[in-house]
Amino acid sequence: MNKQQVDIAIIGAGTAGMTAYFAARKHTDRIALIESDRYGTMCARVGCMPSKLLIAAAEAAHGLKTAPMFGVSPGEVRVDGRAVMARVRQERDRFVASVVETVESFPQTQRLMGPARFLDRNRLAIGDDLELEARRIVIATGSRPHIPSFLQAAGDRLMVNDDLFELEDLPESVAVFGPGVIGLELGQALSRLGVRVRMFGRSGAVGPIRDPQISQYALETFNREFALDPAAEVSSVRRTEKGVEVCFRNGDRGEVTETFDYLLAATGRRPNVDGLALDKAGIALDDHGLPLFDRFTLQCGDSPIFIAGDANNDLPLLHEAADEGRIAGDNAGRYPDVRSGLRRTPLAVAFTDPQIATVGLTIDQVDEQCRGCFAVGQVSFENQGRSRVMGRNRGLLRVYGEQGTGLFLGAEMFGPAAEHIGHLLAWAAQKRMTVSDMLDMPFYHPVVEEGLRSALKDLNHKLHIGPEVVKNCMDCGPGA
Ligand SMILES: Cc1cc2nc3c(=O)[nH]c(=O)nc-3n(C[C@H](O)[C@H](O)[C@H](O)COP(=O)(O)OP(=O)(O)OC[C@H]3O[C@@H](n4cnc5c(N)ncnc54)[C@H](O)[C@@H]3O)c2cc1C
Ligand SMILES: NC(=O)c1ccc[n+]([C@@H]2O[C@H](COP(=O)([O-])OP(=O)(O)OC[C@H]3O[C@@H](n4cnc5c(N)ncnc54)[C@H](O)[C@@H]3O)[C@@H](O)[C@H]2O)c1
Repeated sequence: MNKQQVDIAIIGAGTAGMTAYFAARKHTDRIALIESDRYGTMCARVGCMPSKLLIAAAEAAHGLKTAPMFGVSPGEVRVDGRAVMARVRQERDRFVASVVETVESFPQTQRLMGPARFLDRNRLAIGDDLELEARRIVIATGSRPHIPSFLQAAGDRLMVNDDLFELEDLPESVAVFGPGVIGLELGQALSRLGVRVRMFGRSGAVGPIRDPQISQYALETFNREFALDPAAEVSSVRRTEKGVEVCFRNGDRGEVTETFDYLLAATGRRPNVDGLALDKAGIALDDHGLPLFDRFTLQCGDSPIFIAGDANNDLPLLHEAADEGRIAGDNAGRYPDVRSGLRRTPLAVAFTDPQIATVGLTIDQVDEQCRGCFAVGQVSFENQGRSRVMGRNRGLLRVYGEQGTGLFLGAEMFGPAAEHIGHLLAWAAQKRMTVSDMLDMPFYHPVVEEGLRSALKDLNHKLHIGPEVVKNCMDCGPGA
C-alpha cells in the first residue's frame, strides 16, 4: 500500500464535502478530498434539481389542463414523455457540469478517488492501494435510498429516484411506495404528466407534515388527483409478465390487485456510514451504528472526526448539508479549538402543489417547550383574494405562538406560494420576532401574504394581544 499524509481528509465530494473543503482550505493546503463515485453531487445528479425539472414539466401540463377555468382553452393537451425526460436530463446535465467544473478546479494533488474506510482514528484506506494518514477527518458521505425487502419482489421494475430520471419515456403507470417528500413530489409530477399513480404509505404520515389538521387537508387534496393511502395494507408485491402486481386492501372494495409498469420506492434514506468501518475510528455510535455528534460543532465526541450532511441523518436538506460542511471543515481546521457554528431556523419546502412548508418548531415541539401555553392562528386559502384570482385557492396555514411573550415559534403551511411564505416565517422566527412585530411589517395588496397576515392576526388575538379578527376586514380588500 502506498502511504500519504495530510492535515485534513474529507470523505465525500458532495455538497457537504465541497463546503467542508473550502472551509478547511482556509487553514491548510494539506487536504485530501476523497470521492468513491462520480463528481457532481447527489442534489444535481439525482436529487433536488432533476426532481424540480420533472415538476416544472408537470406544472406546465397542469396549467394547460386548468386553463379552461379562466375561459382559455388550449386545445388538445399532449404530453410527449420522451421530450419531457430529454429536457429533464439535458438541464440536469448542465447543473451537474457546473458542479463538476468546480470540483475539478481544485488542485489534482488534493483530490483522491476511491472508497474510504477507517483503519484507526487517524488513518484511512482508500481502496486497496493507498493508506492515508490524516490529523483530522470530515465524514460527508451522504445517503442512499432505503428499500424494504418485500419491494425487491418487483425485480427489474423496481425503481428509486436515481432510476426514474434515466427513463427514456414516461411509463403508463407507477406504484409509489412512501408518501414522504420524494414520493409526493415525484408521484404528483408523474400523475400530472398523465401517468396512472397510486401511492402507498405505512405510518399514516403525509410528507413532512406534523400538524394533524394540515395533514388531513393535504390528504384530501392529493386524493383528488391520485389515490394515496398513507396507512396502506399491502399483502404482496410481485413481478409478473405485465409489470408489477400489488395486492392491497382498498376500503369497501376489500382486497384489490392492481398492476403497474413500475414500482417507485421512496421509502426513506439511510446515511452512507456502514461501509466506513466506524468501529475502527474509536468514536461512540448510537443503536443504529451512526456516530454521536454535536450538531453545533459537528464533532464526534472529543475526537478529531467531524460528520456533515446527509451522513449524520440530522436534517437531510441541501442548505443544511452546505452549512454543516462549512462548520465541520472549519472545525477540522481549527481542532482542538472547535467552535459552534450558526444553525439556522429549521425550514423545509416540499415542491408539491399546493406546496408544503415547515418552519421552526413543530406543533408537538411547541407543546413540549411551552408546556401547553401556546396558541395556534389559522387561515384557509380557499377564500383568500390573490389565491382565488390565480385559481390556486386550496390550502391551510397554521402559525404557532407562545402565550405571555407573544413570540412566534413555528408554522406549517400547505398552500400557494409556500416556498416564499416559508422563508418570511423562518426569517421572523430566527430574528425571534413576536407576532405583533410581524404584523408591523408591510403587506401589499393583493398578495398571498395577506393570508399570512390573517393567520397572524388570528394568532395574536388568541394570544390575548391583538383584537378579535374582523370578518372581511377592509385592510385586505375583497376576499382576504
Ligand atoms: C429526489 C431528491 C430530491 C431532493 N430535493 C431536495 C430539495 O428540493 N431541497 C433540499 O434542500 N434537499 C433536497 N434533497 C436532499 C438533498 O439533495 C441532500 O440533503 C443533499 O444533497 C445531501 O448532500 P451531501 O453532501 O450530504 O451528500 P451527497 O451529495 O450525496 O455527497 C456524498 C458523497 O460522498 C460519496 N461517498 C459515499 N461514501 C464514500 C466513501 N466511503 N468514500 C468516498 N466517498 C464516498 C458519494 O459518492 C457522494 O458523492 C433531495 C434529495 C433527493 C433524493
Ligand atoms: N423538497 C425537498 O426539500 C426535498 C425533496 C426530496 C427529498 N428531500 C429530503 O430527502 C429526505 C428523504 O426523503 P424520502 O421521501 O425518501 O424520506 P421520508 O422519510 O420523508 O419519507 C419516507 C416515507 O416512506 C414511508 N415508508 C417507509 N416504509 C414504507 C413501506 N414499507 N411502505 C410504504 N411506505 C413506507 C414513511 O412512512 C415515509 O412517509 C427527506 O427527509 C428530505 O429531507 C427533500
